[in-house]
Amino acid sequence: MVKIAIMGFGVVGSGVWEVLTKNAASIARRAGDEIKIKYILDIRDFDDHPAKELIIKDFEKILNDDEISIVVETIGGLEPAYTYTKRLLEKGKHVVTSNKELVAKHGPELLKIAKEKNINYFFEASVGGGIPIIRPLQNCLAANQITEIAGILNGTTNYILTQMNKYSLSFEEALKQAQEKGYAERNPTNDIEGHDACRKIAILSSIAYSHYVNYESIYTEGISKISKEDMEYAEELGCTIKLIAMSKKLDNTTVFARVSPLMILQKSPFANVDDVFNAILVRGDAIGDVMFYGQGAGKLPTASAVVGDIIDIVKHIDKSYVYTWGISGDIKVLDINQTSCRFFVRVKYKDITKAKDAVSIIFNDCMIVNTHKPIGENEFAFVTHELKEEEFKEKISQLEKLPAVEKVLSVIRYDENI
Ligand SMILES: NC(=O)C1=CN([C@@H]2O[C@H](COP(=O)(O)OP(=O)(O)OC[C@H]3O[C@@H](n4cnc5c(N)ncnc54)[C@H](OP(=O)(O)O)[C@@H]3O)[C@@H](O)[C@H]2O)C=CC1
Ligand SMILES: N[C@@H](CC=O)C(=O)O
Repeated sequence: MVKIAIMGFGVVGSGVWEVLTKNAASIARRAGDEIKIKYILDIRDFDDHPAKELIIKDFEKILNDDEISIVVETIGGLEPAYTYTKRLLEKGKHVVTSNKELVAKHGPELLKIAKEKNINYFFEASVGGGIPIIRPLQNCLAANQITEIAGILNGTTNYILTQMNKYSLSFEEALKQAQEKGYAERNPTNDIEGHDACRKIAILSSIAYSHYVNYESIYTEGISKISKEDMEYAEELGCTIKLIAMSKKLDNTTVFARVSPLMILQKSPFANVDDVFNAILVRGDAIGDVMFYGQGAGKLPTASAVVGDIIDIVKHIDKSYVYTWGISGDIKVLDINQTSCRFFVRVKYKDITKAKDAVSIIFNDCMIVNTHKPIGENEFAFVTHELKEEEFKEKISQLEKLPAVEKVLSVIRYDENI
């Protein structure tokens, strides 16, 4: 029998308990051993929960119990999760986590300790919720040179955008629902402003390219400025708006990486990925394109990935797994100003003719959007041809200074090739 502990009995931690309890018999058969939860660490009391006898408040009890060989960390955040994880690994206990913030920040160090101690630090649930993506990248696609990853990596923002677009919910209402469903981070700013997706694309890129990609170097923009009007223009253009995280390996020293809302064609494989679902496209030199799809957040989908990691450890309890992450050192992320793309722009005008003329001169070859019905008041929109970000910023500031232009209402990157 393998005895384990769960630290953090919130959405994911309680889901892990539920899956391990409900599917105990089949899990034991697949793991080749029975898995028993000995402790659940949390700062709260759970007096009405069937697992109440297992609740403890003292981390040292887990650390110093030689019967515990695997610990699940589902507390989230950096501290005390980092200190607990490090001490557990140093003590020779396997750790499984869903905590992408910790993995993105301290992954290389924690993996190094795990390797030295001949144990495992597993984090399948840290990206894509229940979608198997870390292990496929690490194992099944290991034969490939991975050149590109792109995806919808945050369930909360995808839920919000879907509810706003398809069911006309307000941003606030949609966020509240996502929180009630257990999708959102404790601080939902991490979802809304793209930080969560940023950490996830950094983790995937680090594994895929065998270099540590520092999430702090990735240009990140969230969905807080996306309005109903933006969505109406997208519809007119045969597009939809999604929060897309992407990275490309440019050469052995540099990657391009970015998280931002993107206007994509309705025929894009990402366009109909709705609600809490995530989708991840991986491009390899042998396999070509492969796509992963499933629920990117939520109690049981995420628990499914955590329990999968536990089973894998039980099956190979004395084996340390070698991660390709960081084996080749760090890799530089290209400055966003040096990257290029097309942009969708909404302009509020004082003089429509002069404003449109100015747009045509400043952004030569741009496409003015013709709409079937008026959108907003005293405004029009256009899509630029491909421009370097720094060149685009310069042109926008030129436009904003014109007397015929009241203000630039919104800017969204536009990509018809994704
Ligand atoms: N929710 C989801 O769908 C997904 C979440 N994740 C990640 O999984 C992790 C956990 O998320 P989630 O379950 O949603 O978070 P929750 O906030 O629901 O759960 C965390 C639990 O840990 C408890 N806790 C806080 N501090 C401590 C401490 N010092 N010692 C022990 N327990 C503590 C919290 O108590 P209290 O509430 O009183 O603070 C809470 O019960 C996060 O890293 C998150 O990003 C990953 C994939 C999906
Ligand atoms: N808050 C995250 C949870 C899963 O990682 C999300 O919404 O995707």
